[in-house]
Amino acid sequence: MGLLVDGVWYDKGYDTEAHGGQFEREPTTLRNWITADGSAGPSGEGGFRAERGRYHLYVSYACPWAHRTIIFRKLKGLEDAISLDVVHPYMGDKGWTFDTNFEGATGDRVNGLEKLADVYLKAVSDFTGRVTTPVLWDKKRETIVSNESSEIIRMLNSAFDAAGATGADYYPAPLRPEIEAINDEVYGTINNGVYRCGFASRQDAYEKAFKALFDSLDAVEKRLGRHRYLAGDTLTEADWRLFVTLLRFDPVYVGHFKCNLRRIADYPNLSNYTRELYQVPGIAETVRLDHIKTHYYRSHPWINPTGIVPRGPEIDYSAPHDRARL
Ligand SMILES: N[C@@H](CCC(=O)N[C@@H](CS)C(=O)NCC(=O)O)C(=O)O
Repeated sequence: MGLLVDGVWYDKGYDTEAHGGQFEREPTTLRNWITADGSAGPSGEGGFRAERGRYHLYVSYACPWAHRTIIFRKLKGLEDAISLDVVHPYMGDKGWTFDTNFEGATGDRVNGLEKLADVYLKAVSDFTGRVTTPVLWDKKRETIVSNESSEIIRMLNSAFDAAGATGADYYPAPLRPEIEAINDEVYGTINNGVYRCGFASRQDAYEKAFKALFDSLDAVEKRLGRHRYLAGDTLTEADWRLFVTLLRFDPVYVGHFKCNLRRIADYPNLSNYTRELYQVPGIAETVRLDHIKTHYYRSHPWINPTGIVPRGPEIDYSAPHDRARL
């Protein structure tokens, strides 16, 4: 793993020691928005009008942040409108690559490049920062629109309505304040919380993240005993943002990231809820546990030096769920 500094690649991991052993995720910097008419969005510059065939997503099936965007492309019926390439699950000293020797890794069919860093450099030749998935690419202007998943899913949710998007609105205006509050809590303690456990390099940093994670999971478990979804009766982006972490929890985070106070399987509401979301039409085919497990267990040698990928656990996300009772 590594990062670009003034356009030059350095093979370098996370500097947790600079933050008292804590993992601090760096903010993403490429933050333009696709909008219905091409006007500028809340950040960045304008000129990215929603058009079928114009945009491309570079994703990893392993990455929870990228998974959100794969889910939204699917839910909004945008698969014919926005093309997609998948990186190889192993992220080694060159970062994410377009190697194709893993089932489902597509290579780069748009720019024909070797690795994701080359895509960043094609857009910004002196780019400084981590080379992360997802990346939303504009084939017309040959540049990156955004590398921030929370914003890409909002673009997919609403900018393409006149360009053939279908499906529900997952960020409905009346629920926005509640969705934002849930997102903030879930991001800090759960989505990013599992990374803060797994990448902590000091005991106290790990324990702090661990406590916040399970306090938050316990609270969400209670909430899901009262409501079918996080924001009430309506399935919203807040649910999809939580889902991608819940799905990876028992197969990866319990063992690899030491998030092992309880499994999701031990929480009745959270496990039924995970199955309900998994069973929404189209979602199961966005889930690639082979990419997920291979990525995490092989790409962090300081956590798992042998790179051995565990065989278990056995989980059946297609088993019946009880959420219709709410
Ligand atoms: N804030 C970003 C985070 C994306 C992110 O951190 N992706 C990870 C994969 S799960 C990555 O590509 N990491 C590479 C690195 O940190 O070097 C988003 O939500 O889009």
